[in-house]
Amino acid sequence: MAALLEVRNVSKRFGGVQANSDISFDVIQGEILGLIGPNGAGKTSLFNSISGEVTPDSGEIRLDGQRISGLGPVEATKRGIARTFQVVRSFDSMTVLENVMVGAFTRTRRAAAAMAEAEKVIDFAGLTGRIDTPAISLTPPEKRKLEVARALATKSRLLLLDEMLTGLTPAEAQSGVQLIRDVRDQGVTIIMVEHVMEVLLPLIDRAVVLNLGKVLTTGAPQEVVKNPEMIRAYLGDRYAAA
Ligand SMILES: Nc1ncnc2c1ncn2[C@@H]1O[C@H](COP(=O)(O)OP(=O)(O)OP(=O)(O)O)[C@@H](O)[C@H]1O
Repeated sequence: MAALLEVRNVSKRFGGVQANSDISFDVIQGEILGLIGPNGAGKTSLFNSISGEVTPDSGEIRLDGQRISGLGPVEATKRGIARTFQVVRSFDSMTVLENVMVGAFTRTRRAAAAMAEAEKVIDFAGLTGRIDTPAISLTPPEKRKLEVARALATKSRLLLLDEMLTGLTPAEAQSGVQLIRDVRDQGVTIIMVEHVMEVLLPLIDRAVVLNLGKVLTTGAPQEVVKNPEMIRAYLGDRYAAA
């Protein structure tokens, strides 16, 4: 199967911290890939390199065979990469519609076309009833959906979800899971960072596990969780031996 995204030997250092060290993996077109690892493992740093906010010190990231690393976030968006953030970033005083139109304006200059696209993805994300509500008045799960809608309005092919389900109730998380599945069914490839394993593992096709900035293991979710190094990284030596 074709790799949509190729991460090749990516390293990034911030001062004395080696956030990413020689990271390589592929993301297959149409899959949901889980990027997992304990706090500080380097997951968000890697997202930042893929979405263009950060330029790796070395290595390369390719989308459809074309180098995208180092081209910046505007170019990454143009090429079809979108993301959500661990701490939701919305324009609080703007309505849901206006927020999503910001995403749509990356593809068109025409307000009518941006509005039509925004209305479509708002409906898809299940926020139609909140279309004229200022973002600040949304509930936490609605804010997460707004971020997804705004990302989709950029007509992304690859969506990076950073802890989209963290902090939600089990029912809210299930509704988020359904939205992620629906997005994938639209043909969008997804990489997601998530700490809530019981929600993440049934959802993803494959996992890449990071620890201390390096790839610890890659594979099917039910296999990586049995990996002793993964257990050690999360829970410590005592559990790995058990
Ligand atoms: N812009 C930055 N400046 C300085 N240090 C940074 C920067 N970004 C990341 N780091 C450092 O790089 C390391 C990896 O951080 P990163 O946020 O990528 O980990 P993470 O796996 O996403 O963690 P978490 O699960 O807690 O979000 C950490 O030590 C962090 O402090």
